[in-house]
Amino acid sequence: MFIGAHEVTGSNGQVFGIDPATGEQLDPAFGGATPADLERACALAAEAAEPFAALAPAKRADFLESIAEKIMALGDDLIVRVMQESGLPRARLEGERGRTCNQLRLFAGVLRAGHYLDVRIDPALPDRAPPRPDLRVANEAIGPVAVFGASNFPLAFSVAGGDTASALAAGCPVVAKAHPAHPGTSELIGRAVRDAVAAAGLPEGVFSLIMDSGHAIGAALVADPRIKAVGFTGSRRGGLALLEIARQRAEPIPVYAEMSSINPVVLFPRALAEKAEATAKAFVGSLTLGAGQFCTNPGLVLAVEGEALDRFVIAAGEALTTLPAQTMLTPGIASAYREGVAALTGHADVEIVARGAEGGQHGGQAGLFVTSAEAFLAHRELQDEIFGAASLVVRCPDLATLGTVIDALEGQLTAAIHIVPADEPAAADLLPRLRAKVGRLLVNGYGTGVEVAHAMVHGGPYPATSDARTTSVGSLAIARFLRPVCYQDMPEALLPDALKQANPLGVPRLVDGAMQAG
Ligand SMILES: NC(=O)C1=CN([C@@H]2O[C@H](COP(=O)(O)OP(=O)(O)OC[C@H]3O[C@@H](n4cnc5c(N)ncnc54)[C@H](O)[C@@H]3O)[C@@H](O)[C@H]2O)C=CC1
Ligand SMILES: O=C(O)CCC(=O)C(=O)O
Repeated sequence: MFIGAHEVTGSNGQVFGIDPATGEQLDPAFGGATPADLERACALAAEAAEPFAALAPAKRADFLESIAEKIMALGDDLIVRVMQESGLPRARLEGERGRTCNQLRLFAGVLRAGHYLDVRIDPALPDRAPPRPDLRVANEAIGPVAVFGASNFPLAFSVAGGDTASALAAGCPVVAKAHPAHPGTSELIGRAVRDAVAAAGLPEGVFSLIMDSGHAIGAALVADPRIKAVGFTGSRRGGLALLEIARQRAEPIPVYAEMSSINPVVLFPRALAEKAEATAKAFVGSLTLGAGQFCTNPGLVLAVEGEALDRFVIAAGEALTTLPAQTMLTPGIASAYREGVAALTGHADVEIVARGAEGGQHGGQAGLFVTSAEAFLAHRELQDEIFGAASLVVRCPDLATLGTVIDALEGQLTAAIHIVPADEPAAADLLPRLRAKVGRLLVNGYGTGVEVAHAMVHGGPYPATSDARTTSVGSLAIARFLRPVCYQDMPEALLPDALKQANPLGVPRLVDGAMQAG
């Protein structure tokens, strides 16, 4: 672990990586944090909060870029360790490393551009009746953030992933809780961040990395009064547990939890008639990407029954049957997947269309299933996320019923519609209902492979996330860890630089309602 600058081997139980391809326990043992380790990490984070928040944005930008450089400098040792701990293939992990570093660089750009501060100045109007005071507002760091990384993106959603990048960009110290599935990866990345903190001459408490041999230390981290927000990606059960801890604190805090989503794909009739087979092929590609272990995985297909849907189902089934089983991330995730699929196959109203090949100790055997709209509407459990490469096709008698199925859905990260121009009137009717359920709507594609960009939203209504107003991917994610602070009639010398009259940071500002470039 890294408690600030210090390398510490915890003495509160042990955490081992496991090679999911072989089931073999990987060396070394990582020690779990004691309550004293956690206390020290939180105390250091609290000490670092004020100076780190006050650091010039351009300096924080340099720091984020330096983290990216140090991650790249870990070289192949990093990739080899992540492969061992996750079972994910090299090409995927090299891509994910690139995404992680680009994410850090994206936030560096955000800091240099300055829009994130959302500076607004309403100059005093002393002659108005009643007089208006001088009002200045800018976004400021919320304080130390706890980050719980995801098992399924050991780089891009983990120790130096999106939540850490956006929190550090906002000026918030981070206490990261390593995911127990990849402790070695976490140590390597944690070392890169710790070294970047030191190289930038920042207070050591800007970053700590702790391990937890169970759930008690993670729970205590969320309960710690010095922590002001939480970022989490994982199961609904885990996310809800952290939300409950946060709610019961003397000072409740926001928990930004990304939890579960089945990402409906709506196949409109004309598109289905024209390109059922090609759509099916692309669908199976998205469904089985990374053994289906994406929260954006297309777990639900909605369409009107008939010859065209039959062609889609047959083509998807054929594509899927030939696929080998892929190693899943952890023994627990593999067995949760098998249980989820067993519940579907045992369901009286669900038919099996096709299964991929079996294989491997923790291999995920892909599956495609079909049910009726009537059954889907009657059985709420058919909406439960099955984390892996399984999807359920819902045959609807008509578009009106398909709309009713959409209305019955829980909140989702994404929905995809597949259309040709002749479907647009029907799509226009259903879009408002679909929009109410999701954070991102996409056309003729699938939600897997989220672009890290300024206009991305990777969020959505509950239970996809705990707060539909934000995103965990893209530059808008910085807003989670900021809050607006207004200064009224504050003397120039006491104002933060972002709000000084001369605009020393050169940031864009809304002055008396008119936008001024930086
Ligand atoms: N929708 C999504 O984005 C994802 C969903 N999952 C789902 O979660 C299942 C388990 O995967 P994991 O990644 O291990 O998720 P998880 O939710 O069990 O764990 C995520 C993190 O939260 C911590 N944690 C969990 N419960 C806690 C509690 N009560 N108190 C304190 N800390 C707690 C864990 O130690 C870990 O660091 C999968 O089988 C899958 O169903 C997993 C990854 C992503
Ligand atoms: O599809 C992606 O690129 C990201 C997926 C994701 O956020 C997740 O699986 O947790």
